Amino acid sequence: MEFGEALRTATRPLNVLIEIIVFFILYVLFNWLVYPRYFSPLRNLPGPPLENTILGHFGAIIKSGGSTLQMGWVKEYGGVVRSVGPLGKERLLMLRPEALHKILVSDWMDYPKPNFLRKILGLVAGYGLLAVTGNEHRQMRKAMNPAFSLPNLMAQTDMYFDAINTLVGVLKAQIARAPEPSKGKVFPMYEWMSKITLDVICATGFGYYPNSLLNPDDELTDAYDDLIGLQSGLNLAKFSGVVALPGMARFLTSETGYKFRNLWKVVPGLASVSTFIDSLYRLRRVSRKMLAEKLADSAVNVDDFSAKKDIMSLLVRARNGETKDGYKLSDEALVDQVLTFLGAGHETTASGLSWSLWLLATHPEVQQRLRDEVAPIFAETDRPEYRVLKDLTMLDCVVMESLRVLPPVPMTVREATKSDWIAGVYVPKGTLFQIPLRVVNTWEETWGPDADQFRPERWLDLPSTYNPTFSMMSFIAGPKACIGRTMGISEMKAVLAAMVANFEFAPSYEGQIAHPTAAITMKPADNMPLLVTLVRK
Ligand code: HEM
Repeated sequence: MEFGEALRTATRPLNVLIEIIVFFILYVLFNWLVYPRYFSPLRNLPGPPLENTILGHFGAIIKSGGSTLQMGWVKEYGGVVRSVGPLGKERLLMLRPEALHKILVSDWMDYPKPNFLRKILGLVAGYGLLAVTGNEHRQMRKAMNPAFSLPNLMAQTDMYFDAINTLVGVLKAQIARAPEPSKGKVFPMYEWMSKITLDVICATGFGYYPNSLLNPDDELTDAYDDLIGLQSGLNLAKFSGVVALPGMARFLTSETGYKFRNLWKVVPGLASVSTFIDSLYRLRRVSRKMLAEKLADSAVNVDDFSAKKDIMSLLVRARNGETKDGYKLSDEALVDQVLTFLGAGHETTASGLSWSLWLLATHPEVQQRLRDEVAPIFAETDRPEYRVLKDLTMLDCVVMESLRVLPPVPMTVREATKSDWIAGVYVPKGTLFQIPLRVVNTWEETWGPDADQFRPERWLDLPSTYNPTFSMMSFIAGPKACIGRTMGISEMKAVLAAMVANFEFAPSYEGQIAHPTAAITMKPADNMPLLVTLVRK
């Protein structure tokens, strides 16, 4: 072989590697800098000017928190807004009911949550309903729907009052010990709402009683506190990057991942991954223990009346029965549901309650009208029934209006898995949709010029532009709408009614303003300190 030919043969693999790298760099540069500006069919849609070439609008969105930036965009640009994410990835915000109907209802399987979010949700909230899509979702949802039926929820209402009456007692005792009890005491209300909703979801979801209102050392409460303490826009971005690495999501939840969790502490900026792995591991350990107890329970025959009414017990019993399509929730899927219910049903309700208390504290006349409605009921009993609470007009208006103005989940995302026309706009495959729940809820075109104001009476005289599915989207819509909607609303009603019947809430200092912070749920950044005084001994 000649020397030249030998050299060519020896360097061929290197040349191929260089060509691949150059091609990859050109591909990234084209998609980042050229395609969105000069070729994308979305490029001429209205939207804010690009201020940061690398991050697009991502940084500004994270900084603004709770979709306030997007609320401004819609005022300026209308019901279809184009923005740009990191490295030129385009995002669309579409508010019209026909667009939302296609994305969330009629063609929902073509618009799933993007992979990065499903991976994160799968880790944090288990591969349960929140994370799965397509046919798997359809079957899982069908298996779970009966556990969320109205008769089951009605049977659970009494369980709320174990936790509610404990909280009322704790607040009363602390006020009594304050230097001047008649002047009340400041409480970080988000913290207390978080404890009570954890106790309620554990009791109603799994028949588990952490009693976090009185006991801070429970295994599940402790692990879960560590996990939700990590929730921030920055951590969401970091974890999305970590789980994007092939196989990483599985590794993080494996025994080996747990064993080597402390290694993350030496990776600059990623120490929180170690806490993340540790808290998930502990949560799964408690979940498995709970499942083992349910399985043992379900082996014993009990009549329906004396059987446990928590959702997991219902799911285990339903699994033991016949299914027409042969689908059964596996043990691991049942363990995942624990994480799903915790992830989806706890912080959402806690945030909803905290925002309601804030809105009542800053609207004392509304608070008094609500007290006038609920106080006579609590004078009779401290455990009103589901139907009694359901029929209270003012309570209903306050809860719906608070969920409208300050929804616990302000925004979610979907991705187009095919190119198609949506409400007159050609949307190419791969486009990300920001589904702007808070923006839809406060859109002036639907709700009028006072759309972002808290005015509960508006629910008694809804505008002609109101669409029952697509004007108030706090629980989203379509086959992936919140399965816990009725549960969340009735829990909020029970807690709020008892709080307002017993206490008066006011801002804790003059000029106090609320600071919503959002990664997935929108909660108060400062734990929402409120001045609480006693109205009922
Ligand atoms: C005020 C309280 C609540 C609010 C505002 C709320 C809101 C939402 C939203 C917006 C979604 C859709 C997320 C997305 O697709 O991106 C959702 C899904 C879900 N929620 Fe809720 N939620 C609440 C309470 C609950 C409760 C109490 C449970 C009970 C366990 C629950 C269980 C779920 C589940 C399992 C899903 C996934 C449904 C599916 O994909 O089929 N939620 N929720």
